[in-house]
Amino acid sequence: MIDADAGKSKTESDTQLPFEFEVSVQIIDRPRRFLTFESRNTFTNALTGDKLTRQLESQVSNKRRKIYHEHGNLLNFFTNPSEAVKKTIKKNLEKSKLGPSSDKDKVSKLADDVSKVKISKPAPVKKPATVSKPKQKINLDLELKKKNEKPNLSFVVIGHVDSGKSTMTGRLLYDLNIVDSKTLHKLTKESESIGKASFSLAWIMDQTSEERNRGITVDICQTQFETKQSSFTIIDSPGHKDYVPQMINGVTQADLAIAIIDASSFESGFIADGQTKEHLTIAKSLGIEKCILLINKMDVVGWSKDRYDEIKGQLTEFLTDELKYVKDDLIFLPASGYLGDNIVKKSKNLPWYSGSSLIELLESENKSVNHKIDKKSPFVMTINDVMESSKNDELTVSGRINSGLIQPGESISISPSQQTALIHSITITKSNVGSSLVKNEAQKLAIEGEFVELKLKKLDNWENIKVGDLCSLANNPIKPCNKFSCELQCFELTRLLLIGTPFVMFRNNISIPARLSSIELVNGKKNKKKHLRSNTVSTVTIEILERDMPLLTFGENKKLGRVVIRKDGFTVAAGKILDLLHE
Ligand SMILES: Nc1nc2c(ncn2[C@@H]2O[C@H](COP(=O)(O)OP(=O)(O)OP(=O)(O)O)[C@@H](O)[C@H]2O)c(=O)[nH]1
Repeated sequence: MIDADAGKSKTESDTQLPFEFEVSVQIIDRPRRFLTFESRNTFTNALTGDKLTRQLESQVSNKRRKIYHEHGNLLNFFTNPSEAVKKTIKKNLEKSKLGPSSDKDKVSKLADDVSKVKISKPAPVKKPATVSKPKQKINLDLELKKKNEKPNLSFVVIGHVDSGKSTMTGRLLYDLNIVDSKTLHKLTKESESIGKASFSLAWIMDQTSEERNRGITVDICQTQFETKQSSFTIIDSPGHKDYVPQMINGVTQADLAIAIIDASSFESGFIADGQTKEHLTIAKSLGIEKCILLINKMDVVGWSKDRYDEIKGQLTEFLTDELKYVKDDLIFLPASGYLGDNIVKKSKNLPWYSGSSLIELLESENKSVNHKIDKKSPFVMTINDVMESSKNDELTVSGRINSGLIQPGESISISPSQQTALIHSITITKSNVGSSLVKNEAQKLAIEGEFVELKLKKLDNWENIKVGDLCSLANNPIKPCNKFSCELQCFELTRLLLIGTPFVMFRNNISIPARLSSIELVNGKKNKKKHLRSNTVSTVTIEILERDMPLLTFGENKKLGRVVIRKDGFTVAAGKILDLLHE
């Protein structure tokens, strides 16, 4: 069963690591979540003579991802190393073409080590004996009222490549005086010097040299800003089709989407493989109910009302008929991000448009957010970033609070590693875009919708904490699992979606290999077929392939209970998690 000759199929581009043969790579890393760092280190050391470094670990891990689906059954061998399995491993390793005798010694030592490796199964979820109370007693109603005086609206900017997302965002921040003219002047000079003068506004958001040289956004850029009445988080996402996963991550953190549509080349973004349709489909599938459709580059089409009406008509038909958006939740706005028409200032070039400017629309949406916190809804936060720490039991994590509220002094559980930690402090970072000025404001209370940093203490080991993990109150731990039933909506498919075929599943900011393990109902009827077709709604069971994941059902959380499925670089389906199937 173990393919000892797997190494023969290597291609030249698939560089062989100095110590590597493919069987062993999987043995080391396949059940990574369940091995202590120490065990992984002992094992790598036995194999390579090297200490396990982050670089080595990530090399191994990348390889594993590529070849995992061919050898997934090795997990069973490794997690249950019975005598028979140990013998099989030893036999196959010896058979493998490792060459000279010194390698044979290594093989034999390695096989012995397999039996010694400790496998730490995920700890059973147990309620901690004591749950610590908040450090400070606060008047909750008063604090919530204060928070709601300036509620935070998070919006994501989406759309086809080069439609003008970063330029519009830069213009918005510049016209609100959040970016000063000195910064813009510097960016203009820098962009002129490499012959990309028209990108100076976009560079306010596109800050990496890769983004500036290529003239495209490659990852989300998030920043918080305030006006007199409102507080906003703006997330600029990439439009290029190679970066849809990053765009999905941006959408999962937003309350509202602004889709930027290029009036001068609307059709190229709207046809089959353009990103306008795909982005809007993803936004709706991930629970974005309200959308501003900003028809951009109106200066290029001579501020034409006919062109605007034509685009508005086609988009409305697609959004209401195919994506089932409610017409009143779609707001259309003609604008020029480059010249600033209808962004902050009302346009004189568009006399036929009597509606609001973008900032007016955002302020009015912000008021309607007015987070009505259900004080009893459970605290859940997705980890967006982990700031490494020099102390093993301390760590700062950042993320958006998905539901509920939290105070310093409370203890939390982090899933899937099931560790508990004490919240030492909570801060909100407000950065001044384009400058290095960063304000960290300490919070007595943090609530649903806020982007916060939690300084954690009393952790067992921060090594096991990863982006995408879920935090909850310590007395309400989230049990990880690898199977769930799901209501799945398939989009236009170029090939049938077969039971067993792997795909990539996105949940919030995590992407992970998964597959359909059974199909129960298709369009409401019992089903015996082994595949799904385009435009069907089905009830299916999905199995996650790499590890157990912390999941919540759609009933528990309307955002975290959703998944998007992509295959061969296309978004093929989206679903709602109905039930978790714990084994
Ligand atoms: N004439 C005109 N040009 C614009 C307008 N908005 C953006 N552009 C130009 O369009 C080009 C692309 O703009 P970006 O803001 O980088 O586009 P983007 O959508 O952020 O690009 P990606 O993030 O890579 O998808 C730049 O040359 C901009 O100057 C506009 O309103 N009018």
